[in-house]
Amino acid sequence: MQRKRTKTVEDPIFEVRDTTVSFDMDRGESKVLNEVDIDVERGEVLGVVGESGSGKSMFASALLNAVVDPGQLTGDITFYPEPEKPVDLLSLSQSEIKQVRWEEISMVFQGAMSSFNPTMSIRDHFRETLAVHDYDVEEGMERAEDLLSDLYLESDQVLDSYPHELSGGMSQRALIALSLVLKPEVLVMDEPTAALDLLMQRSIIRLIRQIADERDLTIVFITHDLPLVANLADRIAVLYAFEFVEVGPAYEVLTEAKHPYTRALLNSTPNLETPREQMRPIEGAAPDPVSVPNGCSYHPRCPLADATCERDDPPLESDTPEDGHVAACHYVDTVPETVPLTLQEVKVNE
Ligand SMILES: Nc1ncnc2c1ncn2[C@@H]1O[C@H](COP(=O)(O)OP(=O)(O)OP(=O)(O)O)[C@@H](O)[C@H]1O
Repeated sequence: MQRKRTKTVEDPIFEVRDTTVSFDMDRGESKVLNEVDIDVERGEVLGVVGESGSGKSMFASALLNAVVDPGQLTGDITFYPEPEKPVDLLSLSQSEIKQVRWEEISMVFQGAMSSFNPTMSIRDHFRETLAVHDYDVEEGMERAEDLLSDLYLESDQVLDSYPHELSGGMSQRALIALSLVLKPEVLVMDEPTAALDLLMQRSIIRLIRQIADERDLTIVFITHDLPLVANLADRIAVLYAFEFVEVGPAYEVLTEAKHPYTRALLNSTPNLETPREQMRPIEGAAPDPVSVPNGCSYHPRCPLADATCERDDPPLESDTPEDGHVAACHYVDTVPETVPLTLQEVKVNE
């Protein structure tokens, strides 16, 4: 399939509106996802990037209506398994949501080992998943073998193994195959390669891209590793302090970032091939969810901040919305001069 490279979202598979995740803490209300709005285009790979603790995992859980107790998920999340067939994700019953998860929206989290049952072979994991969802097991196992081969695994050998017999890279690929065996529309991946070495991460990223292209999948790929998504994502959404501060086509975000935070993130890596370990941290600390600064939440770390930024929270918008590149900053026009990009080279697929 030819991948969609639309700049704006024309055929959304998710419409996320005014969506908040909050926890009642002794210290006060903690909003760990704060009234976010975003659309996900059918068939795209959306990279969601942000520092540790910025709310990335909360966003992933929200898309699956799987926020853990006592977290409160509010707002509207509409899922379109097919165009013009909206499903209101937050009003589904427990049994309805269980069916949507895995069958329509599947997920892969960091650390495959904790997702597998150590006493069951990989084959039994596939068989059980197919049987629980009333799929034809024999037909499904053929698909499992294809998926494993597509991920460059010896399917028979892997299926006969127990989780502890596989290396980190093999088990993470086996988990990706398992997450796709029910032919979901969407795959939500939360730091799926974080525990692996750089070479294995890059090779898995290439495989994910290939599988997304071949199988017409929508992928929401969540990471704190901006260089990692550069070659994977069609669009990039940047989270800062539990809100999206910039969203746009990947190439534009990487080469003409509009938000000072995105530019600081880009400047923290000499080039997009740099291992994360060599990245320089951005000065200042990410906000605590109980005491997010007033106005623009980035203002305490921002070289452009003035009284307006301390007072008013800028909307996520653009003067040219047809470009599909929006940022939440009062001073988008002056950002390029004030925070020049130091990246030497951007090698991404335009
Ligand atoms: N059960 C909980 N109760 C209260 N706060 C929580 C709970 N789980 C997470 N948080 C807080 O929610 C905020 C966002 O967490 P989240 O896991 O989404 O961040 P993240 O961007 O995925 O970070 P990381 O990359 O470190 O996983 C953090 O401040 C975290 O401390």
